[in-house]
This record gives sequence, C-alpha cells and structure tokens, in this order.
Amino acid sequence: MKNNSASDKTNEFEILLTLSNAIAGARQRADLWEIVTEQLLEKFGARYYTICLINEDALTHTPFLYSAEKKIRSVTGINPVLHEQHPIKDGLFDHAIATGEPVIFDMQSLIKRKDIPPYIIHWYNSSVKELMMIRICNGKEPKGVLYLYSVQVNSFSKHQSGLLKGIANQLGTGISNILANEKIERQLKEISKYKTKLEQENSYLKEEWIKERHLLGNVIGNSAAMKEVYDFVSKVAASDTTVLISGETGTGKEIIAHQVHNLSPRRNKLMIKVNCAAIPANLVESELFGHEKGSFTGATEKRNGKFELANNSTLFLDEVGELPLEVQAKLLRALQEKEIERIGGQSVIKVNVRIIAATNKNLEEEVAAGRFRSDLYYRLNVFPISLPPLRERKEDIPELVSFFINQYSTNTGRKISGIAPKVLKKLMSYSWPGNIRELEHLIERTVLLSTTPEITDVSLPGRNRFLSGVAGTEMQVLSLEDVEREYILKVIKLSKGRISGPNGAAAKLQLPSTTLISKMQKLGIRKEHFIARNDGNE
Ligand SMILES: Nc1ncnc2c1ncn2[C@@H]1O[C@H](COP(=O)(O)OP(=O)(O)OP(=O)(O)O)[C@@H](O)[C@H]1O
Repeated sequence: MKNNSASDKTNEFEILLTLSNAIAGARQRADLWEIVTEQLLEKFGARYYTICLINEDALTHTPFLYSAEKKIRSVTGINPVLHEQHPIKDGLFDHAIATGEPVIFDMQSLIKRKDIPPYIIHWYNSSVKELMMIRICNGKEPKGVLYLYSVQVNSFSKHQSGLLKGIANQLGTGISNILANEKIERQLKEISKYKTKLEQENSYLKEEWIKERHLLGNVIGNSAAMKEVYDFVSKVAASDTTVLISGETGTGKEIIAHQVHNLSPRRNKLMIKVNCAAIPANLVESELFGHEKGSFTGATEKRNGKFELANNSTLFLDEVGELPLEVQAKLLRALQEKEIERIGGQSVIKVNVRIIAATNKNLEEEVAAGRFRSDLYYRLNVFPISLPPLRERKEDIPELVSFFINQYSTNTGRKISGIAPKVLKKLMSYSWPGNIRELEHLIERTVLLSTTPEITDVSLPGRNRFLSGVAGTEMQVLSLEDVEREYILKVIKLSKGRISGPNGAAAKLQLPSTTLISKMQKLGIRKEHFIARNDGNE
C-alpha cells in the first residue's frame, strides 16, 4: 500500500468502512483485540501492536490492548509489553500526541537515541525493525497512541497516513465505548455485591424482628423477684439511661433487654445485638465501629459497624465482660463522646444510641482483677438490673413449664396437655444451674420424646443436684459427695469466692486452705462454679 492512485483511494475507503463498522460493533476489549489483530495489522504490514492509553493522572500511559504476548519472539525472553505506567513525556508518546500525524521510526536509528523508553529496547530485541505511531482521539480529546511494529524495514509509508488517521479516530470512539461499558460492568458488580450485603443485613434484621415480636409479651414469671425486675424495667425504659443487666447464664437477660427496648420511644427501630463473647477479639472492634475498605488484611469492603446500625435505636452489648481491654477503651470513648470512628476512617460519625449491656460475670470482680476498666464499668452501671437465678424463684417453674409445653407442642405438632404433678415436683427440686434455658431445653426434649398426652417423666442431668426442703412427701437421697460438694460451694459463695484468709471459706470450715483446695479438686469444684453463680442461695 505504498502508492496513492485512485484505485488505492477506493480500496482505502473500503478498508476504512469495513474497519469502522467492525470497531463500532465492538463492546468488549476482546472484540477490539480480534479486529486489530486479524484485520488491521495485516493491512499495514505490521506484526505486532500496542494501544497505550493516557492514565487518569494525565502524566503516564499504560498498555490497554496489545498483541498476544506468547506470539512475540524476543531474544532476551523479556516481553516488550511492559504492564506499568510509563511517563507520557518519554520522547515518543508525547511526540505522537503532539503531531497528530502518523510518525515512522527506523528502530536501528531509534535505538541509538539517548533516553529512549525501555519498551523500545525490548521491541528492538524482539526483531522489530520499524515503528509507526498514531495518536488516538475521542473527538478532539487525545486518548492514547497506537504503536504498530513491523519486523521488516520500509514496511510503513506516509501514504498510509489518511487511512491510519481515519482508523485511529474510529479506535478512539470504540475504546471510549468499551471503557464506558467496563465502568458500567464494574458498577453493576459493585451494586450486586452491595445488594448481597444488604440482603444479608436485611435477613439479620428480619430474624431479629421476628425474635423481638416473639419475645414481646412472652416474659413469664410472677414471682416477687420478677415483679421487682418488671418494675425496674418500666421505670427505666422511657429514658435513654444506660442499663446493665446481670445474672447467671439463661436467666433471661436478653429477653429483659428486649423488654426495655420495646417499652422505650425507640421501639419502632430494631434493637441491634452484639455478642461480645462470640466474636474473635481482633474483629470485635470492626463489628462495633465498622471499617473502611483496606484498613486491615481482609477488609476488602467498607463495613458499617453495629453502632451505626443502631443509630436512633438501642445497642444490646451481650456478654460485655468479654470485651478486650483495648476495645473497652474505644467503647468508653464512643459512650462519652457519642461519636465513633470506623477503623481506618478519617472522620468521626455522630451516633445517638441507647446502650443496654448484659453480663453473667461479676464486673466488680473483673474490675478488681484488672480485666475490666473501672471507668467503663461506672459508665455502664448507671441503672443495674439483676436477674434472679431460677432456683430463687421456683414458684415461676409451673408457669414456665406450661408455657414451654404449649410452645413446643404447637411447634412440633404434638398433643401434650400437661405434666404429672410428681414430675413437676421433681423439676421444682432441681437446682437449675442453666436456669430458664436449661428448663426450656429439657421441656423441648421431653415434648419430642413423650409418647403420652401427659408428661410422666423427665430426664434430669446425671448427678441430679436436688435441693433439700422440697415440699412433698418424696425425699431425694443425695450421695455424701454431692452433699459435701453443695455445702462447700455454699460456704465459698458466702465468703464471696475467697478460699483463704480470715474471711475465707477454709477458715469458716475450720480447714487449712490447702486441704480445702485439694477437696475442691477431688469434688470437681472449679472457679466458674462459684463465680458464675455469684449470688446463689441453694
Ligand atoms: N421470663 C422468661 N419467660 C420465658 N422465657 C424466658 C424467660 N427468661 C428466659 N427465657 C428463655 O430462656 C432462654 C434464655 O434466655 P436469654 O437468652 O434471655 O438468657 P441470658 O441470660 O441472656 O443468657 P446468656 O447469659 O447465656 O446469654 C431464651 O430462649 C428465652 O426465651
């Protein structure tokens, strides 16, 4: 294509038309790659090509489309398509942009120039003899440069200028369309990721909503101890006061937290729960305060924390005693300042959150042991509500039992009408270390296993720890070991968990503390037995 006769002109026009149509139809990079590789190169006698585009910084350019790297034969083995940012002012790229006309270089002489860009050296080492460059514009805006490489000398000619300029213009429009498509695809992907995240969040909220509705009105118990709790709940609910609910495991701390929230002006929004013990220590902070994308390894997405989710609502911090000390400091700050900062975030976010915290630990002891910040303890302990263990409100057992029988027989479709009085007596004589949760699970199991309309037996845990003084005629016979164990536990609790010293359990039992400790080991009494049941009165 070196002459410029009339028939060549017609030919050029046809080529331009064909290529323009093909380029206009390209939707993706792969389409354009095929057109350039299969239709354009040959027309110009080129073996390889690169299309380099100006980056957003307007200072550098990067390869956008290029010959299949496997096909390039380089004597050094180095691929000349360098996937990096090259300065626009590299003496060639800027020259092509500035002239707007095709520029042709003989590689032999080009290589002798000072400060030639590294990619030129590599193309030279790939047996390239000639280079032709043309600016690519979208309308008037320069987008990049098309580099055509020939492995023969005198392949390119100035006569090809008109055709090449026409094609470069078409390429400019085609590339802009492809970039716009890629941007839309990226955005769609983002939207779909965001949608999945929202769906997950939504299903969490729905679950909590169902739970909350279910819990409303289902707080059972009319004992004096529970009436006192309800009284506290009704007094504190309407305010924004921080509530600290304490009690052994399974005493209903969460159900009471829901009650406080549901009686508060914030009830139209969901109470958000964080179980501080269930989340690995290194993730609690992000769970509470959220994080920015890339703020730590694994933070691939920006995430809002539960504090933000609970804005204008209630945040329930379950098992607050398990919070690592450094997160305690951040929680304190959030409570004091009423603002939070996402991990890796640059700004603070104002939040209006009512806090309800719960713990089955004795937080005063945790403070004394240096495991819980005293300033945070005082911040949380504004309005304490202590839930009694089930063994201290045994009069609630019959009502709870019939409530759970009802609930589980409805759920499982079994027709269980009630429980035999002797079985109820057995339940009332048990000490319920797992409290209402333990009772609930036992009834659930029993309902499933029951073959009669009335429950005639229950299977309590192996070493049944029955209480003395049970009303009724049956006397539960305990092993001596069980009695000893119960008694020692009782004395230790009476001594506020102290074993040795003048007010310790050993002194009260008139035993050397070493003897008491070895007895405790023999009987399997561990610290959590008397610390968890901090106010037991068995
Ligand atoms: N007064 C109650 N009436 C009816 N069900 C109750 C009552 N108290 C607790 N429950 C039920 O007992 C189970 C345990 O209650 P909850 O989770 O509120 O206890 P918790 O004190 O928060 O326990 P943990 O400290 O182990 O988290 C739940 O299924 C709850 O519905």
